[in-house]
Amino acid sequence: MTGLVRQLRPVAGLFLSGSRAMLIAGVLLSVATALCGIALLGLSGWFITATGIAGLSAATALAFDVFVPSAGIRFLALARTASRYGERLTTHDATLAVLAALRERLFRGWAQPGAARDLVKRPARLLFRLTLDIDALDSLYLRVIVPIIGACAVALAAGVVLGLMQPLPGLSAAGFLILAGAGLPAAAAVAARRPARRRAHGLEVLRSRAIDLVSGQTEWIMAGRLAARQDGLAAADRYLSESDDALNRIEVRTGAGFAVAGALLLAGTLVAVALLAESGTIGAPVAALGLLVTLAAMEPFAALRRGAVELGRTLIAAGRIAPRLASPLEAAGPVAPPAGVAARLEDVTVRYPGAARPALDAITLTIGEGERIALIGASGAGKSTLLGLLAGEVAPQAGQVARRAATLLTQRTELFQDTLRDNLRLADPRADDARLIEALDAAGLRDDTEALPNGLDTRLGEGGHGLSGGQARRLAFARLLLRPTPLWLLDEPTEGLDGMTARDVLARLGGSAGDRTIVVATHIRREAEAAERLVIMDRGTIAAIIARGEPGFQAALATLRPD
Ligand SMILES: Nc1ncnc2c1ncn2[C@@H]1O[C@H](COP(=O)(O)OP(=O)(O)OP(=O)(O)O)[C@@H](O)[C@H]1O
Repeated sequence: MTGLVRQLRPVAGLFLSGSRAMLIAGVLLSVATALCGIALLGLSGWFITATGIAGLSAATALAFDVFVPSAGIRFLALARTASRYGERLTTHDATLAVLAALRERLFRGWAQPGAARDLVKRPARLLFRLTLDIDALDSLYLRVIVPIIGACAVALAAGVVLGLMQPLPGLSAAGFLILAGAGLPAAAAVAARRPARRRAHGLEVLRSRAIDLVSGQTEWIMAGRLAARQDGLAAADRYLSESDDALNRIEVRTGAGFAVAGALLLAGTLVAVALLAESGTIGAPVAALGLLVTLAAMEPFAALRRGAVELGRTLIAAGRIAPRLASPLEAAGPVAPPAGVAARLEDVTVRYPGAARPALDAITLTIGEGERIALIGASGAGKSTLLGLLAGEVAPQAGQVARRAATLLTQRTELFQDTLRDNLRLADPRADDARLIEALDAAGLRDDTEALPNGLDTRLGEGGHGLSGGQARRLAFARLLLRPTPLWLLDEPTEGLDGMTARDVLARLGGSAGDRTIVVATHIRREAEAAERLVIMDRGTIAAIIARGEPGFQAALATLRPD
């Protein structure tokens, strides 16, 4: 039980802190709907019976007031429709607002240094966290909390109505309603825990295997393993069907339980009101009212059935999402360095999880504003890690990092199946076409774009399909120009380009940088030639820093790979 509370607390906290007023309004409207429902049925039963009896003689027929009860019935019918409408609107609005806030929280959590790296290793899982798991949480409020409160209110109202006739039947009916009405869903929730867990797991496996099979078809065929993969997919499907089957059985059994409990309650009430009517304590119309109120009182509990069966899945989702919600988010933005400094690292150590030695070991480095720096050193020396640190993508385990806002340009250009315009606008969503063309011009891609029949509206394929490697790199460079950050971090920006294109890109980079600070990590001489200082890295430490004009500068450049 305490585990359950711990699991639900972060998610419940988000529900309560988000739109508390709306959530409470939703619950109140649901209670009003349920109460109007039983009042409507009870009053209608009373009215029909009373009218029938009054019609037996002319005197009573004339004296009987049909207007007040029929106005009451009309009022209750309208009130029930209005409160049901309001309830649907409020509860769904509040839930969707909470889920939207939850998605944002999760995205922010995964944007923390290092957090996304773990999930990117399992992209299918990342997708499930953002879709299925979040969607599963909507049933917590809509199908569990709201119906429970509504059903309890109805049980109390039914108890009061019967209790006014005679306390014992009232107490017994309310007690039975709460015991059977809440007990059956509780039993269903306990029984559904295991199959719900199996279903959630099965769905993940099925989707991952389906994606694997489709994306790796050629490789599976060449390795002669396609049939085995198909068998694996079929096995996952069977596993999922079995758990679906088990959940359906539980839901049907619970439904049958409600039918039996409802019939028992009705039979008991029938006997009680018959005895009361017999003894003259109540009249026939009141007896009809009591009977119909009891009939209606079981219905809200039956609505809990679905939420109870889904509760297992909801709890798994809450448990998976909770750790990301519990971790504190990074303070807004990086720590700013003093004036005239673009970045300052003091005794900074970075160690990747499971690594034997740190990728950066107590590094101290100050980079002045407007400086051009090249990080050089053997593969694995820590250059990319240092750039990641300056970009805020890698978190230090020790030491202080102060830096200005930075943009990191790596060899990998993330391009999406979208128009050229929207691919560029990722860098600045407010940029107009004139500004995009200006950036393309500076990146040396304007002529190529204008030669395309659809210009900026040209759709790129997945991963930038339709552009050459050089064009994709220039597009990444155009994006860099659209981001107004004072610090540019370039990780081997021209690797893989032919000499002429590479020099053109470098010249344009230098020309457009203005007074920005540039830090480039490189093995290639042409990329380090414009640097004012060379930072030579060796196994996670800074072995030397040599400024242009100092002895050893040219010799260090000469160690780099020529074009
Ligand atoms: N995501 C990671 N997880 C674990 N270890 C990592 C990770 N990234 C880098 N490393 C390790 O950290 C050390 C520094 O790597 P880094 O990529 O910073 O070096 P580099 O100098 O940029 O190398 P290269 O020139 O080959 O790009 C290496 O030992 C590397 O194996």
